[in-house]
Amino acid sequence: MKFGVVRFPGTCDDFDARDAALRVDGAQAVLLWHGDHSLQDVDAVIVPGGFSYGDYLRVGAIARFAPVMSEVIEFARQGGTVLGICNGFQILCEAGLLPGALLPNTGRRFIFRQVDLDVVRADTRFTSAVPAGQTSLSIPIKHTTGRYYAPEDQLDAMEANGQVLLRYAPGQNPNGSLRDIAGVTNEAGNVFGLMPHPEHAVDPLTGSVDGLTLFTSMAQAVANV
Ligand SMILES: NC(=O)CC[C@H](N)C(=O)O
Repeated sequence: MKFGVVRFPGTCDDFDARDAALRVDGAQAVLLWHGDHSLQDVDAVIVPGGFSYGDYLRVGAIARFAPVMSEVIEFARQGGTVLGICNGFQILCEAGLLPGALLPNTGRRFIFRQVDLDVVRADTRFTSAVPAGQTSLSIPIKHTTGRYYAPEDQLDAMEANGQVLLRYAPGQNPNGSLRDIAGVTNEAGNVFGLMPHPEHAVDPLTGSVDGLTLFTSMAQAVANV
């Protein structure tokens, strides 16, 4: 299993994402630069968090046009597994790989805290390693622009199609996301974006290793193809 972690100017969670991926048994992980025209034959792509291009214009709007994103878009179109974390989620929405958009938090402030996430589906390539019986994950958030939005009819269609994988636990929605949505997939289910940071919840020293289940799930999915 070889993960590729994309880096843009302003990305700051690239090393944590790579180190999280490397905790998966037998996994390799390489860093991919924004100007690259190759994904180096990776099995899965991670678009990590940060402030790509300084969050100027609109979060993720500039990164979406980086050369490497043409490769990521093509990889996703062919069914490749792509995970977008926080700024990565914003970029994948801007790139049209995921439905909806991330708007400024209702509180208009940068927020950082540990949140509980309800696992809506544990039968996907991003959540299959969540242990049976575990219904929630403890993972941190840290963002200014995390309010998930999509038109109501689109949200209905996404829910009917099983695209909502994670929700903020009742009473814990930190940013005003519609329907408490914390993470969604595309229609085909091979691209997943979430605002919380699973790569910051992989070491017992930080209080939770729940984030590791996402990387493990991705590796299992690739192994089972
Ligand atoms: N942690 C991050 O990836 C931050 C995402 C984004 N730049 C925001 O503040 O909304």
